[in-house]
Amino acid sequence: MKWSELSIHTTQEAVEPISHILHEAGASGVVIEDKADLLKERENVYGEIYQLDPNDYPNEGVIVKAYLSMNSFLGETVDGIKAAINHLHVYNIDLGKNNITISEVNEEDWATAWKKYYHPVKISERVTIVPTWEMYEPVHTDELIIELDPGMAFGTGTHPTTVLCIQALERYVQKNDFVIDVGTGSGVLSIATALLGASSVKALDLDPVAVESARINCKINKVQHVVEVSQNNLLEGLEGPVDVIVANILAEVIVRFVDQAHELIKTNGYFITSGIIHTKKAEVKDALLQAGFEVVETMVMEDWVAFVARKK
Ligand SMILES: C[S@@+](CC[C@H](N)C(=O)[O-])C[C@H]1O[C@@H](n2cnc3c(N)ncnc32)[C@H](O)[C@@H]1O
Repeated sequence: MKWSELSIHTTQEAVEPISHILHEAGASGVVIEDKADLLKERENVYGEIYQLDPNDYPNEGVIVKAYLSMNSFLGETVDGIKAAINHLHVYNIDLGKNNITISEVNEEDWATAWKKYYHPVKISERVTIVPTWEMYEPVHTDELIIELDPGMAFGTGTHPTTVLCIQALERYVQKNDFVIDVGTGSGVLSIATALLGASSVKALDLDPVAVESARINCKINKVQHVVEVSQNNLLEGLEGPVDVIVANILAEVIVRFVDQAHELIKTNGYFITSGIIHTKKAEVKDALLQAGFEVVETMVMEDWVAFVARKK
């Protein structure tokens, strides 16, 4: 089968919103080629050095690649993606070169293309993420290993927005908590939550590809009895009381359901929000405060911000 590869040369800060646009447009598999990430990843891996091929990454900026099936709507889809990316200017997001190229590829070439960028990585005090196709021996006795094959869903676990969530979950999830993960993607945050001792986790995503991927990853990590994965729009139809809600979604989306999150969370329970580009920090913080939360922690990594908010 033939696919169209859309390649966008952009900046680190635009990766998340562009990936979101590509997913919304129905793109399968988003590959991010970023020299800085690759080098950092090598530093984080316990004692293992992987070869870097200079052809694997751009010298400056970031390349986001996505794959679209070749059908008669391709032209309109690409035009829609270009328009949505250009519209990001209104949010003051620097798009860098914003070079967009399209080429034709065979299915087998892209289905595994992203795997070469993905290796075991320690992302918090206790959690190490290991791709399912890599061998890894735990270094510490209390190390929690998440085996992951994100497939075409977002969530290799190494994106700053995900790392911030896992670091927060490690500090705030208590044994036997009931937790909701909004926008679960590959299921990585739900799996971390279950391994940290939660007794019940609801993993929700609007995208059926993510739902399927999260179910598979929960089974791989043997947490399918704790994590229930379902297709759901944000918190629609969900009932509380909940100890912790975690959501790694764009700021624009978080502000839409902050009030409902407040309703569902127990007094003294936590709302962990991530996926917030730094220019949107104040907007999300205001929404949290207005809903009745107090912000107990503000976490920053690169251009990304995460909040830990407590219900008073
Ligand atoms: C940035 S990814 C986060 C994935 C994963 N939780 C992580 O931290 O790596 C955001 C996810 O939210 C999902 N999403 C977007 N809008 C949604 C909505 N209205 N309801 C549920 N999920 C949504 C997307 O499909 C995507 O999988």
